[in-house]
Amino acid sequence: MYVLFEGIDTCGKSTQIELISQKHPEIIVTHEPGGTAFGQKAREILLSDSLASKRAELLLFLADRAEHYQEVISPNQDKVIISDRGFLSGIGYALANGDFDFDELVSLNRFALEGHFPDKVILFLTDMKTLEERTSVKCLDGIELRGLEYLLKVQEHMKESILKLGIPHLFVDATEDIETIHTHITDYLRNTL
Ligand SMILES: Nc1ncnc2c1ncn2[C@@H]1O[C@H](COP(=O)(O)OP(=O)(O)OP(=O)(O)O)[C@@H](O)[C@H]1O
Ligand SMILES: Cc1cn([C@H]2C[C@H](O)[C@@H](COP(=O)(O)O)O2)c(=O)[nH]c1=O
Repeated sequence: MYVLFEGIDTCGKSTQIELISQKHPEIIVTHEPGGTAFGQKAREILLSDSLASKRAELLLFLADRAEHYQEVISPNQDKVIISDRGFLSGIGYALANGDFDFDELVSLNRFALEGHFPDKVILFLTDMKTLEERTSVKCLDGIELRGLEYLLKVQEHMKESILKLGIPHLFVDATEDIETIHTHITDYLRNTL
């Protein structure tokens, strides 16, 4: 069972994954970009926002995804895997970056994932006020420095994309308190965890 936690920067994905993994140490917890040795090198390049070409950026995220699928997801399909980000970030950020076609992005991601999209997606939805509060107290990476309007545009693309794809999903109000969100997620994953 492959479960994806998705949402824009600082929406609270890692906080919730940590709470679940404390209670369920048997779960495989992973992340993109950077869940493999190659991915760690790719992450360094990607988060510095140093590539001039948005196509090159997209392809490097996809290379990370393909390696992550082969090395982490595929060998653990009999277990519960929770990934902090994955293909939905791949589509949402790419659409916000400009001139990419949704269907083409879905095909590229299907290729990277060997046809295996996640079984469930938990998408955190935040707002400008919360985003301002949380980003103002952290050191921002190159992608976060593109600005809060950009991140909210990514969020809209992620929401529209998951609705179009029809993959089972839960929308989480990221502005609620940590314990309330944890309850919503564990209720949704009751038959999975
Ligand atoms: N529900 C919440 N209420 C208040 N603060 C929260 C909540 N969830 C997370 N936070 C705080 O917001 C910050 C960002 O949370 P977290 O690192 O979990 O987000 P993230 O989605 O994993 O971010 P990123 O994608 O940027 O790594 C942290 O300081 C965390 O303690
Ligand atoms: C998988 C993926 C990620 N991104 C962006 C989203 C974030 O800004 C960073 C990852 O940072 P985090 O601390 O691990 O959340 O990368 C993207 O643009 N495209 C993708 O496919």
